[in-house]
Amino acid sequence: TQEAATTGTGKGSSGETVTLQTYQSNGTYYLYDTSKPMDGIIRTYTANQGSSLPGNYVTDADNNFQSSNQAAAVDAHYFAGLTYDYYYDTHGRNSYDNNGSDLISTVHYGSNFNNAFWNGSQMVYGDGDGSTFSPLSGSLDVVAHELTHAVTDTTANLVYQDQPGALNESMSDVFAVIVEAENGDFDWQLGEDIYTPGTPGDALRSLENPELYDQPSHMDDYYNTSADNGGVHTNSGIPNKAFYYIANDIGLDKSGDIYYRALTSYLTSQSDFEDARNALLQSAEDLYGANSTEYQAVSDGYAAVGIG
Ligand SMILES: CCC(=O)Oc1c(C)cccc1C(=O)O
Ligand SMILES: [Ca+2]
Ligand SMILES: [Zn+2]
Repeated sequence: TQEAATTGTGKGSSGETVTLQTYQSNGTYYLYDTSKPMDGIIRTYTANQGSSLPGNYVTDADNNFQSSNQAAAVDAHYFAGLTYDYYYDTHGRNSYDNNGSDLISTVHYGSNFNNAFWNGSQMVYGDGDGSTFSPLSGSLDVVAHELTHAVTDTTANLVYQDQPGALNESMSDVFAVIVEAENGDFDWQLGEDIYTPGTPGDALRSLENPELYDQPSHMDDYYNTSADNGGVHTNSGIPNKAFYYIANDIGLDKSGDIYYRALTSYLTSQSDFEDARNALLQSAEDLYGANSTEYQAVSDGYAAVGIG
């Protein structure tokens, strides 16, 4: 058979045309990217509104993935590549497990499915119901959020419950903001490109102002609940706001280095918010010294949300 890595184009849900790393076999083109270093292959599938994973490869006859039903796959494939690049270029991490495992994404999962998730082996994106969400792979911060769940699961492995769970959620939001900023699209919001397509300007969450979307930003307002694994998507507002203070103080790059070191070297499965403060302080000390402004920024940011 005749086959080779190829470079194609595609149109994402925002209508912009992007360059895609594809693969050609017997005259058919696949969303199958073999261009990454150390063979981290990125491959993108469609569930065709079903729920069996990974589903079928997304293919095209002329290597231009421009039809509307391919847009969600174009986004998932392209944004997964950008997120791979961030972790490899910035932190030397080869794929989510630092072992070059393939990045597998499936789009068109379920019917009107208002959710996106990492299922322990791959990323999965619903199409949304068109009112609460448009196809969920359509936002780089969502893709980076999901892939960071995989990074967390293969490092700190923070239990998805109560404070460790809120920390798990916050780490995904933190690196989602950083990956978007690295790609020239900085904002403090999550999911703004795919949340409520009929309402411009709103988002799923805000790190600058968690209260905008009913999240606390201080320990005094910690939300005790049994819902949502102990409110992991609510209480993440507290460490999210701490990150907002820290990044405003010392910038996203230094914050990203401190957070990456804490996530991969110090945090463990049961770490709570206090442990996060200590892990981030230790990381800041390792990287910049105990008397550094970076160390002080971490201390100030956590104090401002009532921790430490
Ligand atoms: C920013 C991405 C995000 O939060 O995705 C989720 C959605 C849309 C619903 C339920 C869970 C998640 C998640 O990944 O935590
Ligand atoms: Ca955003
Ligand atoms: Zn999440």
